[in-house]
Amino acid sequence: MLPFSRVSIIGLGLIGSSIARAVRQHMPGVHLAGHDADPAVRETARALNLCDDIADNAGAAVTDADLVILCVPVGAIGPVAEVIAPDLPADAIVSDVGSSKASVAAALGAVIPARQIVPAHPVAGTENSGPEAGFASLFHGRWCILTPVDGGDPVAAARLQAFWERLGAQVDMMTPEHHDLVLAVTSHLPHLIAYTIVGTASDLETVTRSEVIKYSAGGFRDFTRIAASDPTMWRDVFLANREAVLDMLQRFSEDLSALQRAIRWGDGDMLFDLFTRTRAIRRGIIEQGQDDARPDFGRAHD
Ligand SMILES: NC(=O)c1ccc[n+]([C@@H]2O[C@H](COP(=O)([O-])OP(=O)(O)OC[C@H]3O[C@@H](n4cnc5c(N)ncnc54)[C@H](O)[C@@H]3O)[C@@H](O)[C@H]2O)c1
Ligand SMILES: O=C(O)C(=O)C[C@]1(C(=O)O)C=C[C@@H](O)C=C1
Repeated sequence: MLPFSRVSIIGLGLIGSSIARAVRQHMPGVHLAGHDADPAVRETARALNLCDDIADNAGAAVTDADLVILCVPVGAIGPVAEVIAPDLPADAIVSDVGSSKASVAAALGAVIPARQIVPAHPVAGTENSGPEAGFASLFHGRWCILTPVDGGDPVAAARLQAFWERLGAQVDMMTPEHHDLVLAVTSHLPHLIAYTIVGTASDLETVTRSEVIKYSAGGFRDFTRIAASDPTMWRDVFLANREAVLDMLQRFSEDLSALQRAIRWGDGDMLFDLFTRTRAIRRGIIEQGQDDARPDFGRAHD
């Protein structure tokens, strides 16, 4: 049995359009409604036939949904929930895909009864945005973290778990606070570092921009991919997950200072020991078959 029969997706960019494509592929019987605030995105979504109905306003897209997924930047999740609240059917479950969770849960809780809310975060994505960037296999073999709210209905969480599993994801549950701490170090800090290093390289007066582009080999090139990620999305993530990111940044700065000192004092053992430990982490990720985040991996499996 399908976990939901009428799904509404608000925000039809990379993640929303990937969910739509994956639902079409894995649950073809599901009716899909959609809405995006940007008329050009709605036009593209219609041309791509992402949904059965694309509504020009958010309320109209949710009136008969049994699952509504908010796929908009983190800062827009609360405001969109407030707009759709009067049109939500009483038994509809409201979820989201935001990259940070505690502030999202608070924003949703302020406008929708707890019973209906099951926040989620598919830990899968690329540096690209918009409806054309999505692909059906984005969630295959990737984690989707659910952060059920206090007072939430466990049956609602179980149905959402079944939905994400149908899309090919593995599901874990944790508190929003723990999610935000873990993702601060595994996703948010790496993006901050990538934005910084690419910014530093482009600001150098002694090395030209064309030299940076010309000689960017593997390592720097990987940073430029991450630093090409959507500015609106990441502005919102850093503002929403402020405390956890600042905590991780503090630890990172201390570790960086220790490395700086090791280089200054020629402490090769310290450098060698750290690089040996970090190499083991990379090898552990590969052994667990988790090194499939690259966009071409997903597309090749569409
Ligand atoms: N990009 C990733 O790698 C990734 C991965 C996992 C989760 N997420 C999360 O998914 C969400 C969407 O990210 P994305 O990568 O799909 O972004 P995107 O920019 O590709 O799509 C977001 C869409 O939301 C629309 N939108 C913005 N405000 C709106 C509003 N008020 N009402 C209706 N539509 C609105 C935009 O027009 C845009 O089409 C974000 O919360 C992000 O944190 C992103
Ligand atoms: O692979 C990428 O491009 C990503 O940045 C994906 C990534 C991540 O950091 O892993 C980015 C943000 C999300 O919330 C989840 C996934």
